[in-house]
Amino acid sequence: MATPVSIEVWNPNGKYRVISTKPMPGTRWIRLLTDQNCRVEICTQKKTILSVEEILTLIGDKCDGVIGQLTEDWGEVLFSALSKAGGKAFSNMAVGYNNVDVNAATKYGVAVGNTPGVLTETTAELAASLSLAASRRIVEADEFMRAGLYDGWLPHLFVGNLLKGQTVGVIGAGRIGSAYARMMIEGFKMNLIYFDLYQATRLEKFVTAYGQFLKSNGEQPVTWKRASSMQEVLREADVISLHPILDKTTYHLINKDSLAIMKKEAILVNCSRGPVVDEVALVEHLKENPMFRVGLDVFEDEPFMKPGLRDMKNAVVVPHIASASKWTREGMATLAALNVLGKIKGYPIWSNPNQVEPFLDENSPPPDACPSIVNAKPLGLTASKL
Ligand SMILES: NC(=O)c1ccc[n+]([C@@H]2O[C@H](COP(=O)([O-])OP(=O)(O)OC[C@H]3O[C@@H](n4cnc5c(N)ncnc54)[C@H](O)[C@@H]3O)[C@@H](O)[C@H]2O)c1
Ligand SMILES: O=C(O)[C@H](O)CO
Repeated sequence: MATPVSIEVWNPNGKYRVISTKPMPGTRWIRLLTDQNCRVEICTQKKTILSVEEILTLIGDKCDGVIGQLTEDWGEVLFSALSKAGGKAFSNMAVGYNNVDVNAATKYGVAVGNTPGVLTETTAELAASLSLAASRRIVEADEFMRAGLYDGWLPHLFVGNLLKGQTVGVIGAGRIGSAYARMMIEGFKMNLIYFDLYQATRLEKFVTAYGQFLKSNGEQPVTWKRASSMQEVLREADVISLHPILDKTTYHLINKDSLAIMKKEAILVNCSRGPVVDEVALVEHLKENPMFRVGLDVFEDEPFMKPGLRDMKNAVVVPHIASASKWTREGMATLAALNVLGKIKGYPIWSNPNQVEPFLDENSPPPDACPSIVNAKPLGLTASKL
């Protein structure tokens, strides 16, 4: 028997049945759907991660589209059920979609949406926060104060690393990696070394121009270098932030061997996906190298941490909150809803998923387009001319 799942219904007489597997921030996304004749059903089950069985119950016999979360396992079973129920679209409320079997979705003719762009700066800001928290030992110092251990200023108390003039390394210099790099370079005058499969031309131009500006003001210019391997970044950088997608090529990119070539006092930040780092190897490395520090937003087996990590003073850990600003989360909900709505309505695909601002303007109706569909090509969906 199917497990019952609690739901909240908006616009019960709407023609198209759209499900959201979680309540999402803001109300604009609900309004956009109900204004276009959708009946919106929001799962209100008090359980953080829904199982495939629970989502199957939500989909039922008739469902036109689903907005889902990165914690869910969207594979063959769910896409087959969604397609049988007449569904045309699924959107993750996330830019990353490693939880989605896109080939299975394509096989069943289901479009897969994601939410790029709206979370770029927010996520980069958290990576920058973790870089600072780790380099200046902020969490350790906070715990020390709260424990009543502060007896007065001391020359050696919580000495950390100065970022100015050091080298920031970025692995995966896409939207978020590039935004993070700019923050660290402009904010702290760090030099850049990056590794990506593609050249980050705009980022390089930014660093060159900023370097010239500093020089013309009599300051030490910042520099950039595109590394020919990830190892080069690991060897040379003082702070390394990981921003690639998670796929076969990036699984355990950081492992025992790659940790061994990093500087003993380096800082490693991960705001991409947990499995990019071999967390067991990381815990060992943290134990053996007390001056090596990490800032982690994501974990290999969320919501769990590998044994030993929670006891490491040289680790700052937060629960996958990199995109958690109100504006961003409301925007993510909007983009996810518009991906689903756009496909139901047969709208074309927005031509530039890096420029989604027109969809986010509260004061005007969004364009008649799907903001970002990752399997548009194999599904033969056309791009908008807007
Ligand atoms: N922690 C969070 O809450 C949070 C928030 C947003 C995004 N993310 C993660 O960040 C990822 C990146 O997001 P984005 O918007 O910057 O995506 P993006 O596609 O703009 O950037 C990813 C970059 O990784 C590069 N890359 C791919 N494989 C690589 C490899 N083997 N080695 C080096 N570089 C490689 C790509 O060329 C690309 O430039 C998402 O896929 C998601 O998993 C996490
Ligand atoms: O991929 C994403 O978007 C994040 O992990 C959540 O914002």
